[in-house]
Amino acid sequence: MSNIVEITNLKKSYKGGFEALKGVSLNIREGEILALLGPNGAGKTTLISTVCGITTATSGSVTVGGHDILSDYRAARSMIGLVPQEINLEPFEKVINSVRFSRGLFGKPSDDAAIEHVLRQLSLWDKKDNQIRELSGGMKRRVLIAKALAHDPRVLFLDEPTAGVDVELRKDMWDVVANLKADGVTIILTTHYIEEAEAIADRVGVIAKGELMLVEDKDTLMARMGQKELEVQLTQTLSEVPESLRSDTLRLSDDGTALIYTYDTRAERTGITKLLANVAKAGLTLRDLVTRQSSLEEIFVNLVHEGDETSGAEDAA
Ligand SMILES: Nc1ncnc2c1ncn2[C@@H]1O[C@H](COP(=O)(O)OP(=O)(O)OP(=O)(O)O)[C@@H](O)[C@H]1O
Repeated sequence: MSNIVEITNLKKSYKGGFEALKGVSLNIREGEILALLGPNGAGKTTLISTVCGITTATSGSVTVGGHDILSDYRAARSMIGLVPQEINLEPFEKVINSVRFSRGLFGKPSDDAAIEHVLRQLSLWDKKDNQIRELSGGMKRRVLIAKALAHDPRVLFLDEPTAGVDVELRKDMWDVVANLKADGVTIILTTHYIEEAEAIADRVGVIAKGELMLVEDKDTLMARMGQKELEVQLTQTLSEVPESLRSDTLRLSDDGTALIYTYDTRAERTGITKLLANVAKAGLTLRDLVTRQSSLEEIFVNLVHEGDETSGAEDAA
């Protein structure tokens, strides 16, 4: 799959010196749905704004469809649709006129068939002659998407499309995103919700404190998130894992005083009971047991429970 957006070592410092992006590199593949997950203030909006040319980077480069966003701004920008976080619509405007206007902003010739396609795609065709103030909150969000799609962009950025919306509307939005993907649009959305990334993304990127911590296929990521480590601390010091205990999922700690067992928390059987029985059979005695989530899970836990003092990546067994 080819890359439609290439972001290389992007840095952004705001006035006063605050570094909101600390060298982000990311390739976005044509046709994928990429979820950028991160807590408030992580730099998600700054990243999107920079790619869309609303904010200027301090250094680094971005190309969209091979066009540099600085030296070839118009070509790059015309390939992008941006759906902002806030609903900023003109209440007395008719839906169809609002969408037509957005197309005109990009210098595209008026094209009723294209506007109809977009409105139908977002189930807004019936509402085309309504004033925006007459629409529900969910429909207003869809008008924002229609406006962002009015000039036939190939890449759509959705900045927190479901922030503050109820569960039903959130699912509705996920369906909209899936339909757009089926139509060939590449979609990048930001979110605070792991469930949202899990529900719709092909790949997930995690942003925290201006850094891209990881980007991975969703399925791989979700499989890894279920991994946990059990540290079986021993009263003895070993030089190697005893023969009777050897397996792919068991290793010796660096100092030889613990056996570290990796298991899947979602598996029907974790194998812990058997492991502990075998440890005893091998003549080893336990000092303590500690479980640890995978480093990825730590990142997620920190993200989700940011500011929540009861959270922790480690828990004693
Ligand atoms: N115009 C600005 N001037 C100075 N600092 C800014 C500006 N815009 C954003 N920041 C700071 O940059 C950091 C990243 O902000 P950004 O809006 O990109 O985060 P975010 O991940 O989108 O957060 P949220 O999920 O709350 O939207 C924050 O600390 C924010 O205060």
